[in-house]
Amino acid sequence: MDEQEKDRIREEFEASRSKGAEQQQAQQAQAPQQEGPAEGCVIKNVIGVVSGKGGVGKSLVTGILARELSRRGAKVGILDADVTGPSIPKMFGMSGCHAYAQDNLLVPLETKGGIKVMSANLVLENEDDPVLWRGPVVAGAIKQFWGQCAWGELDYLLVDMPPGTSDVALTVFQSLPVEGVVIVSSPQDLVQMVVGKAVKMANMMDVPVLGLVENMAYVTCPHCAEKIFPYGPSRLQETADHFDLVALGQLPIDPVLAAACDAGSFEQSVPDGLLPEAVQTVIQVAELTAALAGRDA
Ligand SMILES: Nc1ncnc2c1ncn2[C@@H]1O[C@H](COP(=O)(O)OP(=O)(O)OP(=O)(O)O)[C@@H](O)[C@H]1O
Repeated sequence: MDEQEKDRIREEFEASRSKGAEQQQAQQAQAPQQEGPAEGCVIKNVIGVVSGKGGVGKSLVTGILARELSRRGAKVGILDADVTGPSIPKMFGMSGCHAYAQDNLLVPLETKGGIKVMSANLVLENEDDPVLWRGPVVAGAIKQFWGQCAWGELDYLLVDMPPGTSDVALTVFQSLPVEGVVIVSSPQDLVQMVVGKAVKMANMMDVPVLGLVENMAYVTCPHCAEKIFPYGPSRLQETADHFDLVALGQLPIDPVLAAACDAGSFEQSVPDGLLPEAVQTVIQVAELTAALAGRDA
């Protein structure tokens, strides 16, 4: 190999190395930086509640987890990241209420039981207004609800995720330090394996799946308390096994619960002790995270 040939190879090597470095820099610039909560806020654990598609009871499960954790003495917040279809404020009797800003931070509203809530509905002038925001605006709102919100000190921030596997859902995973997600599914979705979409999304984003909840699994007969399975026998365990997940419990179709969500009296009306396995799993994850970080749970 003559000197000229050596120079050519050296130049090519240098060129490809600097191109690689440029590409790496560009990728780093594109990846959204995960920012912490606002100054002075301490949020110990962030847990997401997701579903493969909308309307399966994600907000209901978020509400149950929040109330159960709060009932056990934890400081709990709910970030309603379901920006285009927010249901949390209505469930907790906050219809028509508005969040205000103080020192450049949004101040979350508190439920009667002390759960802090931030939602698009609390910043819209009229809660019936449709949210006709494009993806980046929705993503910006979620980031603001996380990083520019006066959450104070929280043991748990539960994130009611946007339904399905849209880019907005990905933004939440990229912007917030979500420790794990609970997947909510309806009986029909278990049959159609819609759950798989949520599992894949979590895997792609490297977020652990804490387990699977089946909502609207059965109806309890008001006369004899027999459980009736209108969609056929439950596929919860089978689906959980298929995706190597933990089955975290079932909820019945409960007209009392539906009415309470509509009337805004969810927090007062929901029975105690629902979804015990799911609640216990969230607590265990928090304890594990605290132990790994060398701090109190
Ligand atoms: N187990 C249940 N029994 C009775 N009604 C229920 C039950 N689960 C959910 N619902 C009702 O179904 C509707 C949708 O529930 P919810 O808002 O929790 O679903 P979601 O998955 O969060 O929906 P979206 O994707 O639109 O945000 C609500 O009116 C709620 O009250």
